Amino acid sequence: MTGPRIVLIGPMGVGKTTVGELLAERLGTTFRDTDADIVAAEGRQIAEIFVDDGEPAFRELERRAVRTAVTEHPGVLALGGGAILDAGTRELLAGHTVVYLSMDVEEAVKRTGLNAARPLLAVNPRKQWRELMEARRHLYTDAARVVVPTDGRSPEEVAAAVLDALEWKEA
Ligand SMILES: Nc1ncnc2c1ncn2[C@@H]1O[C@H](COP(=O)(O)OP(=O)(O)OP(=O)(O)O)[C@@H](O)[C@H]1O
Ligand SMILES: O=C(O)C1=C[C@@H](O)[C@@H](O)[C@H](O)C1
Ligand SMILES: [Mg+2]
Repeated sequence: MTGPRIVLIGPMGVGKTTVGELLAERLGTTFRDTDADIVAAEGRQIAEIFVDDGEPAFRELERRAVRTAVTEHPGVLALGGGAILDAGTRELLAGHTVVYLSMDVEEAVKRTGLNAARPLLAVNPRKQWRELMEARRHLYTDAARVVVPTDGRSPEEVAAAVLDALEWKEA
């Protein structure tokens, strides 16, 4: 199958961008992020799209962005944290090398904090995180070929653990 060599999934702030860029460098390829693609295409920030159009409309834009990226991007691809909620998006991932970067709730709260730019975490982040992870954990796990925990690991260690988990020793 053509398309991305690695697709990174996982919650907001888990390190998809940081680790994705490191992996792309190690594999001698490029990094792309569907959140950034959506912002560029819409000329609006994601929080604005959520407020103006609502989450269902955002998920549709996201599904389109994922379809385009898995078709035309040959490098490392990161999806938005909630992309996995959409059944159509999940179908687009079948057959790709999908890696779930995971973290526990305490690590999530530490990395993201109270953050108005992340619309799903604007209030009571610990409770939001617990609910969000309960709803999504199985979707991430089911879509992924491997799960790589990031707690207590530096981004470099996570990137190495991804390549190890995939048994890609060449990089
Ligand atoms: N393994 C790590 N250990 C500690 N901090 C990390 C790690 N990976 C990333 N970070 C930090 O956590 C924050 C979020 O990382 P990053 O933006 O890469 O996550 P993301 O999954 O791309 O988030 P988003 O869903 O917002 O795109 C950044 O400040 C980054 O420096
Ligand atoms: O977890 C989520 O639902 C989201 C994660 C971000 O990557 C963005 O795609 C947006 O803020 C929604
Ligand atoms: Mg990112």
